[in-house]
Amino acid sequence: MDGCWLLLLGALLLLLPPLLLMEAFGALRFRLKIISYCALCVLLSALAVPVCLLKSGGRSADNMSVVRAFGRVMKYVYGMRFEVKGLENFNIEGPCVVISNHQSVLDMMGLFEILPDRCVQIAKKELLYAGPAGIVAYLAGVVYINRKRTSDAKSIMAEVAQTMLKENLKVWVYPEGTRNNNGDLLPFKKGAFHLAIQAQVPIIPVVYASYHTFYNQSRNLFRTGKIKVEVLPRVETKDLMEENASELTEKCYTMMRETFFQLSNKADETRGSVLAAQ
Ligand SMILES: CCCCCCCCCCCCCCCC(=O)SCCNC(=O)CCNC(=O)[C@H](O)C(C)(C)COP(=O)(O)OP(=O)(O)OC[C@H]1O[C@@H](n2cnc3c(N)ncnc32)[C@H](O)[C@@H]1OP(=O)(O)O
Ligand SMILES: CCCCCCCC/C=C\CCCCCCCC(=O)OC[C@@H](O)COP(=O)(O)O
Repeated sequence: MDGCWLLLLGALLLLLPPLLLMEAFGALRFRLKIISYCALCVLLSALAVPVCLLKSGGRSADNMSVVRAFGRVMKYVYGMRFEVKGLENFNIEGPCVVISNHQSVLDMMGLFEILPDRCVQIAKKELLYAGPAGIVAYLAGVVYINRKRTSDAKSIMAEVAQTMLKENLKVWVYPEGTRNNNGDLLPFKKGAFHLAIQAQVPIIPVVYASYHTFYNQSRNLFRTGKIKVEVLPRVETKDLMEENASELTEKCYTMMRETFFQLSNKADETRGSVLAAQ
């Protein structure tokens, strides 16, 4: 492991000159910081791959705790602090579907901050090709779907419903289906809710406050900051059927959106105008 840390230190030193340049140029600074963030993700992944292989010999949800440990390094490098409420809501026996809002690639830090044991994510298949990051995610049990082929995605998620029960897994889904940094939540896709109904497991909604005070792609803003996170009480799905999926989606969306505005300290008028604009 000493070698790993030396490698990490070396890479961080390499990242230092670009970080200094950022002080001088806004757009360049923003881009370099994002690139360095992705590079750090890839580097940490490359270090985590052999550890995962030694731990489990192949693909296993147990490897996610290794990825989580390596991933937690990122928040120190980028100066992110977290204020988490409701973590006890994760303390449930058995599998569940976790849903959360998805603002940016920075969400990986918030994910690793609170990720429960044996919890795997649903990811777009393109991430499988992100070099070591794709490989380590695969080794840790991430399920890849093709978002453009609904029928394929549905059948993969139907398999996940079986696997999560058999292997006692939690499954983390970003129901917006894509990154969204517009200060509101996108309408939710329904896959996570079908999954929870098919497996008859509860849903645990997680909300991250808006990053607007420290991260905004259109304003080239990316600095250190504090992220408020709330893990909401479980939403039961027992006895719900396929035809209840839309209703369940709406219920979770409304609840999470309300919490998102509260955590992001948005005034009621702002929320009113967003709602009126819809
Ligand atoms: C050390 C450092 C390391 C760092 C490196 C390591 C990283 C280690 C962590 C990795 C972390 C990754 C993080 C990835 C983050 C993303 O990749 S986010 C993007 C990928 N994830 C998603 O897209 C999930 C959310 N999307 C969904 O669930 C979507 O519903 C689906 C399944 C993709 C389908 O898409 P769609 O067709 O566009 O969506 P939708 O309108 O919901 O559905 C159409 C119809 O099908 C129905 N339907 C949908 N799903 C189903 C279903 N399962 N069954 C039956 N019917 C269904 C709907 O009800 C709907 O019918 P109607 O009700 O309208 O009649
Ligand atoms: C073959 C070698 C290729 C090497 C390429 C290296 C580039 C790797 C870049 C970053 C690696 C970090 C990956 C961390 C996981 C990021 C999860 C994420 O935020 O994915 C976005 C996805 O949720 C939604 O995608 P869209 O918003 O729809 O788009």
